[in-house]
Amino acid sequence: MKSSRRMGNVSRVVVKIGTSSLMHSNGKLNLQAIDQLSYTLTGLVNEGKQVILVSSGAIGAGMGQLGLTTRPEEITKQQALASIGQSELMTVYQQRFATYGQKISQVLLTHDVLDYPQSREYVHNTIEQLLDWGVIPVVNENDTVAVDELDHRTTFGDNDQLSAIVAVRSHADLLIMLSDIDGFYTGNPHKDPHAQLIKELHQVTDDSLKRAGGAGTVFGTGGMATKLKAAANILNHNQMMVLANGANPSIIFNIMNGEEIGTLFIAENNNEESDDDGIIK
Ligand SMILES: Nc1ncnc2c1ncn2[C@@H]1O[C@H](COP(=O)(O)OP(=O)(O)O)[C@@H](O)[C@H]1O
Ligand SMILES: N[C@@H](CCC(=O)OP(=O)(O)O)C(=O)O
Repeated sequence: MKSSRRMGNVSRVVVKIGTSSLMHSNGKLNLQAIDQLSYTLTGLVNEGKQVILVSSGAIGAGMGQLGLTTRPEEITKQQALASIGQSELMTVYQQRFATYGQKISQVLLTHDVLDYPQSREYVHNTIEQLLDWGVIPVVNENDTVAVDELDHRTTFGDNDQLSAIVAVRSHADLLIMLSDIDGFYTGNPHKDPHAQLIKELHQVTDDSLKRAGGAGTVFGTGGMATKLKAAANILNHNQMMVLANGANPSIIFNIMNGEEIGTLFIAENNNEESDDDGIIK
C-alpha cells in the first residue's frame, strides 16, 4: 500500500476501539484482537511514542459474562453489566500487555469531571504523568455512575466522542478510531452496494451526516454518526483522525507508516492553532 500521508511527526496518539472489534458476535471476547492491539500499542511505545487507549466493551463483556444476547434497556442493568465487564476487560488487557512488558492503567471518566476546571486539571495532570512514565492509560466512560440529570451532565453519550475529547484535551497528534468497517463511505455499505470509501475528508457537513445513517451493533452504542461528530470536534481543533477497520489492530502500524488506509479526517489548514478545550457542552 502506498505511503503518502505525513505521519512522521506523530508522537502522541489516541486509539479508540469499539465493542464490535473487541467481541465476537456470540458475546465472547475476541482475544486475538485484544492480543494484537496490546502488541501493536506496546510496539508504538517502544518506538518512543505516547499512547492513550480509549476502549469500549464494558457493557458488551458484562453481557457476555451473563450470557445475555440483547442489551437490557434498564439503566441499572446496563450499569451493573458495565461494572462486571470493565473489570473483566482490564484483567485481560493487563495480562496481554504484561506479556509484552507494557504497563497500563485504568482511567474512568464522566463528563462533569471534565466540565469542572479543577477536576479537569487533575485528570490532565494524571494522564500527563502516566504518559511521562511510558504507561498506556486505558480510558472508558465510568458507566456505573454516568447518568444525566437535569442540571448535571455526567455522560459523554458514547466513546467515539469521548475519544475525540481525550485527543483534543491531551493535544494528541492523531486519533485512530478502529471500527467494524474500513472507513467512512458515501453511504452505509451494508445497505448500499455502490457505496465508495472516502479516503480524505476536510469537513463534516450536513451532507456527510446524512450519509451516516443507522445505529451500531447489539453490544455497542455508536454508529457512524457519532464517529462523524467526533471527527468534527477533531477538525475544529486542527487535529487529525483516521477511521479504519479494527479487525486486525496491527493495521495501526500501517496507519502510522502513512499508508492510505481508511478515511483520513484532516483540515485543509491543518497548522492553525485552536485554544478551546474540545468539550461538547
Ligand atoms: N456512510 C457510512 N460509512 C460506513 N459505515 C456506515 C455508514 N453509515 C452507517 N454506517 C454503519 O456504521 C457502522 C459502524 O459503527 P458501529 O457499529 O458503531 O462501529 P463500532 O462498534 O466499531 O464503534 C458500520 O458497520 C455501518 O453499518
Ligand atoms: N462505555 C461503553 C461503550 C459505549 C460505546 O460508545 O460503545 P462503542 O460504540 O462500541 O464504542 C462500554 O464500555 O460498554
